[in-house]
Amino acid sequence: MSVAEGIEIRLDHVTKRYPGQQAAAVDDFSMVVPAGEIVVFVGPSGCGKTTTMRMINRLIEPTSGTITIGGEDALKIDPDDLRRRVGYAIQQAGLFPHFTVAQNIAIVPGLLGWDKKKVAARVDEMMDLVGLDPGEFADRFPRQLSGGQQQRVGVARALAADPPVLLMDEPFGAVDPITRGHLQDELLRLQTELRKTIVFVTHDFDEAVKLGDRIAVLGERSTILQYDTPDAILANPADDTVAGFVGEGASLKALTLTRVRDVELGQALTAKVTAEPSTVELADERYLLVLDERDRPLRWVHAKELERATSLRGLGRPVQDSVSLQSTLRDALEAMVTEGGRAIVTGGRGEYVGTIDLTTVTEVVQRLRATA
Ligand SMILES: Nc1ncnc2c1ncn2[C@@H]1O[C@H](COP(=O)(O)OP(=O)(O)OP(=O)(O)O)[C@@H](O)[C@H]1O
Repeated sequence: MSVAEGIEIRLDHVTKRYPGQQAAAVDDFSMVVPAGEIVVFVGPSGCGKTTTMRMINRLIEPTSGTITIGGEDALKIDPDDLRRRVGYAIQQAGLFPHFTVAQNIAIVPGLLGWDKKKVAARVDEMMDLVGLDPGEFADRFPRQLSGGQQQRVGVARALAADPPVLLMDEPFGAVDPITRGHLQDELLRLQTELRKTIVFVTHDFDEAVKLGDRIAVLGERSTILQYDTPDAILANPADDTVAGFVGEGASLKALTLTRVRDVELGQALTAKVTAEPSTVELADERYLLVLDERDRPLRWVHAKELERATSLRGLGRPVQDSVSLQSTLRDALEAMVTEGGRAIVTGGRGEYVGTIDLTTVTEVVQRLRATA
């Protein structure tokens, strides 16, 4: 797959005054978004996040100031070219209801005049990238998808023309917390491959901490209250307003800074679902984790249930939640609560990689507290 890596975005003294409004919606905003990073705009409703972001792809024209994308003046780039360079994903995906999934993803390549074969191949590739099987989903309409699936299509559509820049306006705002966590993990996994420059807008400080290489905490009229790495903001909020955003429980929030891939994982006793129960050596383990043919976790089985069983199929209780290597320890903590014990960690194909337990999380909190 061709990948256009991120390019720098620069906003210089950018102001937006909507017609008929006394106050500017965005007042003298200057910022450099480094190439290949995720910068998250976080701030209260109405502070100007969306207006600021939309000026980058010229859905909104600035009243004054300059914006450059990869060193070129955004106001001078022709609209087709700008579409190719800047992908856009929004809340509730913004899919066209009368277009199929494939047609939605094909919109920008189509506008850019790609030939049919290339578009079709790209649609398949994008669907694979966001974890939707083209055979199953390509011909469905948006209303035949779950909220999380719609968001995935929204991301696939934004990435279809391989833009170096991606703008995401609360793209995961309308889904339940578990799906949201998974979509965030997927975005981080994609980003390790794609290295796009991403500007991401959210209300949710925890989401900002999880996703951002840098966070811009914005106040009224898009004033930058603090622009720094998540660790720096958590450790040293610039003022009371930022501190208010960081909120209570900073040490618990710091769990959002640590990834599952950064801690030592435990191992559960595992067996394939096709194995004979009598061949499973339990040793001191009280639970067995049953995996499917492709090593994906299926069910937890208690030692007692194993004694009388003739097959592993359907035994025990299903695994309800798992985390990936990109997940945060906070996600892992939530999965532990859902699972009532260890959380299972899976790899890129959903395969079992290990487990994480409460002791590990406690140790990380203690270490973070000691260094804060
Ligand atoms: N088309 C418009 N005409 C006039 N005023 C507008 C227009 N769009 C936005 N505004 C005003 O500009 C300000 C900034 O709005 P904007 O949508 O950028 O904020 P936001 O931080 O993205 O808010 P939210 O988090 O609620 O989406 C608000 O006061 C809003 O009322």
